[in-house]
Amino acid sequence: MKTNSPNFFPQLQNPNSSFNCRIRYLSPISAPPQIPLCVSSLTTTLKSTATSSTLQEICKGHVPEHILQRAGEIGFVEPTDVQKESLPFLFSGRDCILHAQTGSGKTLAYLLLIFSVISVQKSAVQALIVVPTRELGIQVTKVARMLAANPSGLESEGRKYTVMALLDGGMLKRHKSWLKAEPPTIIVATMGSLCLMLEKQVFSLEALRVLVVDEVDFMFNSSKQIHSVKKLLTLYSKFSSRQTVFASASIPQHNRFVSDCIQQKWTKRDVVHVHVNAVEPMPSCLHHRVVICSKNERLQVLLTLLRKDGPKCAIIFASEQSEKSKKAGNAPSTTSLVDFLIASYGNDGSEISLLEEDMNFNARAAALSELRQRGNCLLVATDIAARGVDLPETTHIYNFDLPGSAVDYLHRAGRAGRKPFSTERCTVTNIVVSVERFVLQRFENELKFQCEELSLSTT
Ligand SMILES: Nc1ncnc2c1ncn2[C@@H]1O[C@H](COP(=O)(O)OP(=O)(O)OP(=O)(O)O)[C@@H](O)[C@H]1O
Repeated sequence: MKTNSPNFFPQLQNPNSSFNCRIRYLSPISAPPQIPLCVSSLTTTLKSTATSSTLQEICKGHVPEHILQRAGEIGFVEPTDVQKESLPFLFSGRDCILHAQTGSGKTLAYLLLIFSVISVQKSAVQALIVVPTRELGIQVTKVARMLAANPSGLESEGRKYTVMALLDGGMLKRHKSWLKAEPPTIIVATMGSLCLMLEKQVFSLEALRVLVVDEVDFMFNSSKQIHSVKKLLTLYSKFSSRQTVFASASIPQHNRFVSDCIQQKWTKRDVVHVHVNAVEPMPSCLHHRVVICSKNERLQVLLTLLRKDGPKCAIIFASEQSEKSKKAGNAPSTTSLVDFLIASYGNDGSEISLLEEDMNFNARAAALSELRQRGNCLLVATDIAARGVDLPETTHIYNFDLPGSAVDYLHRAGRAGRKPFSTERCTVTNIVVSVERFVLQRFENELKFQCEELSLSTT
C-alpha cells in the first residue's frame, strides 16, 4: 500500500496518550443519543480494565469445553490484549475490526468466536475465513484443525468439525465433490478459489454464521481482489444472522475505513473497532537498525551482519524482480542472494530457503513446512512472506531491499517478535544506499520508531 499521507497513523498524533487499548463505538446506535446520526467516534479508553482472566474464564459458556481444552494443550492459556478486549464483543455477536500489532493473536481471537457459534450437528458451511495468500491460508487452517482435534485422552464421538482449505493452487475438483457430499463446517479460502465455487453455486452463504476477512487492508488495497471482496460482503450483508470480523495490524485511515464499512453495509452499524496499542503500531521488542553503504557493498554488509548476529532464525527480504529485469533475462535478486549466501555463509547452505511469488505452490508450501520443522532457518523472501506468516522463532529481519511503504515495513518487521508474552529483543536491520536514507526516515516518522545507525567494517 503506497501512501504519502502524513497522518497515516492518526492515532500517533498524541504519542504521550495513555491509551493502550481503544474501543471505538463508531455508530449512532451505540453512541449516546446526542451524537448526530453520522459516524461518530466516541472513544472509550480501556486502561486494560478487563480483569486478568484466563482464556478459559473469558470463553467459558461460549466456546465448547473440548475446544478450550485443546487451546490449553496447545499453550493458549493467558489471553493476549486483543483477545482480552475483543472476545466479549465477539461473543455478544458484534461485528468487530481487530486492529492490533503483528503477532498479537488476532487469528486465535476470531477462531474462538467461530467455535463458539458453529454446530457440528449442522451439515453446512458455517464459517468462512478469507485470506490474501495461500501461505496464510495453510497456517490458519492448521491452527483451526489443531483446535478442532480431539483433546488428549478423549475419543471422538459422532460428527467432528471439518476445516477445508480452499486455496489458490489447490485441487478444486476434489473440493467441489467434498463441498457437495459433506459440506465442511469451516472454509479458509483465498478469493480466487472462493469466487470459482460461489459462481458454480457449489455452496451457499445462507448458513454462514461468521465471515472473517484477515489482512483486510491488503485485500481492500489489492486491485485484483477488492471487487470480489466487496461483492462477497454485499452478498453476505443480506443475511440476518451474519457476523463479520475484519483483522489486520495496519488499517490506514481507519476512521474513514470504519465509516465506509457502515455506509456500504460491509458491517452492521454497531461495529466495534478494537484498536489495541493504538500509539505503538509495532511490537516494542523490535529494535531497528540501519547500515548505509554503496550498492556493491550490500552483499558483504549482509554477510558481516549475519556473522556478527549469528541468528538462529532470520528472514532476509528482497524486492520482487521487476518485469524489466525479467525481460532483460537477469536473475532475480533473491536467486543471487541465495547463491551468495550458500557460497559464503553457514555450512553447506542447507539452512538457506527461498520463498517468492514465482515459485510454484508446492515449492512455496515445502519451503515453509521445512522452515517450521528445522530449528535454524535463514529465509530469503519477497513480500509474499510479509503478511501473516507465523514463524515464532524468527528473531532477525534484514531488509536487503527497502519495502515499498510503511505498511509493508510494519508487516515485514512483524515477522519477528511473535511470541506474545516474551520480552526477547528482536532486530530489524535495513541495508540502504545513502539516497534511500530519506525513504527509511519517512517510515520512521510514519511508524514512530528510530533506527540505530550502525557503522560496519566489512573487511
Ligand atoms: N493466547 C495466546 N497464548 C500464547 N500464544 C499465542 C496466543 N495467541 C496467539 N499466540 C501465538 O502468537 C503467535 C502470533 O499469533 P497470530 O499469528 O494469530 O498473530 P496475528 O495477530 O494474526 O499476527 P499478524 O498480524 O502478523 O497476522 C502465534 O504463534 C500464536 O500461536
